[in-house]
Amino acid sequence: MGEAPAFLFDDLQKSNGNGVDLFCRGRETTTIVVLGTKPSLSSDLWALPLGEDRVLVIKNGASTDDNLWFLEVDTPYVRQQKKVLGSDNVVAWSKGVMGYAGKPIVISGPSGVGKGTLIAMLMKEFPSMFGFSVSHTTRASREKEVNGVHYHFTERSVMEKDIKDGKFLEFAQVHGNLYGTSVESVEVVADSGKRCILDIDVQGAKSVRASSLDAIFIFICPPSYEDLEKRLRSRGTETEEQLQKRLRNAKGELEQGKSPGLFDHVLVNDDLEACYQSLKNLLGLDKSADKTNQSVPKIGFPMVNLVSKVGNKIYLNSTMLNLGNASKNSFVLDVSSLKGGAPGRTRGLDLYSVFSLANGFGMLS
Ligand SMILES: Nc1ncnc2c1ncn2[C@@H]1O[C@H](COP(=O)(O)OP(=O)(O)OP(=O)(O)O)[C@@H](O)[C@H]1O
Ligand SMILES: Nc1nc2c(ncn2[C@@H]2O[C@H](COP(=O)(O)O)[C@@H](O)[C@H]2O)c(=O)[nH]1
Repeated sequence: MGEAPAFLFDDLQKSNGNGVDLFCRGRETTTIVVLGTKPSLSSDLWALPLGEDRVLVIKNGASTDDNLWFLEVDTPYVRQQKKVLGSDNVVAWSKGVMGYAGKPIVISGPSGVGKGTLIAMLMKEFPSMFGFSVSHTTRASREKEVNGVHYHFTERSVMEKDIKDGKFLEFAQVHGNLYGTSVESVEVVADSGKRCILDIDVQGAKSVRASSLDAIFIFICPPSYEDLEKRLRSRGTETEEQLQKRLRNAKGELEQGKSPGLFDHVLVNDDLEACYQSLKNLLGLDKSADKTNQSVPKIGFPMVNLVSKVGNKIYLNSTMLNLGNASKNSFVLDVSSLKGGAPGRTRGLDLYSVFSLANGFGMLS
């Protein structure tokens, strides 16, 4: 049974520390540029080609957040990097993550419109459902802002280098400073099983729209330009000069908010409570919404001793796992709905237990 044979991943890989690795199979050695976060690899691995574009690597005995990895050889990201680097010998690692936390939510709109206020309300009411993508910025921190919580406050030279190294999903020059969303900031939230919220300007929203991140885009409008000015003044966080710059930029942002195809929803933040209720409605969070985290439960398969693949289902036999019920030691890993991938994580994996029958498998959970 099975389409592609699994093989034990004994192929040696040695790093020279520059992201360039030597892969050896038999006597042949090829120099390959290896991108992404590399897993620590021992020889106790299973590797299974999934079509032409990637290899699934199962680390035997590793923890649930470290046991599935993908070595991408011909995905859109790798193809793009091959062009950038001018080499055909490029691969990229991506960590496999069970389940899918729901589409990230991009919230955009002019400075002072109330984006932060609405996001804070959502996170307070649904703490285990939503997580905030902490942006990087070169602007100075305000009183009460905490590094790593509100922003990662960063030197421009450091941020520029990280942008060059492909660590940012999007970045933009906003009101005279550099702001950006790192790939890691979004992935950290999704890894925790929460839905990621991004508070970014309109230029950033355009970049995310053009990226591989499948998100919902919401634009927040003020009831009037005068109200926007009042709110910015009452917040009292900007000098008069900075405030004027933000108000000038708001005119362009309000125009761009109407760009066809950019935003999925537009909300007017007049009465705060009413706007918050509209936001919850469009996210499907009515009064009866379950406020708990609904992420996929984690099942482990520490030691796999048999792997076979039929279509998009991978059958894993794990006899050393003692659950007190030998029939529970078979699992199916469904790879039919893979999402994302390098430079972030590969998501959408589904794992469930099965029991063996004389001529096949039956489902347990
Ligand atoms: N509907 C509303 N009515 C009156 N005041 C509001 C309303 N919504 C938010 N505010 C107030 O407006 C000010 C600006 O709000 P907030 O900081 O959330 O804006 P923002 O869009 O996140 O701004 P920035 O983009 O600069 O971070 C705050 O003082 C907030 O309390
Ligand atoms: N393109 C991006 N814009 C961002 C990001 N983080 C915040 N922002 C936007 O900047 C302005 C100003 O924010 P402030 O905290 O200085 O008031 C605001 O419109 C934010 O939405 C980002 O990562 N990328």
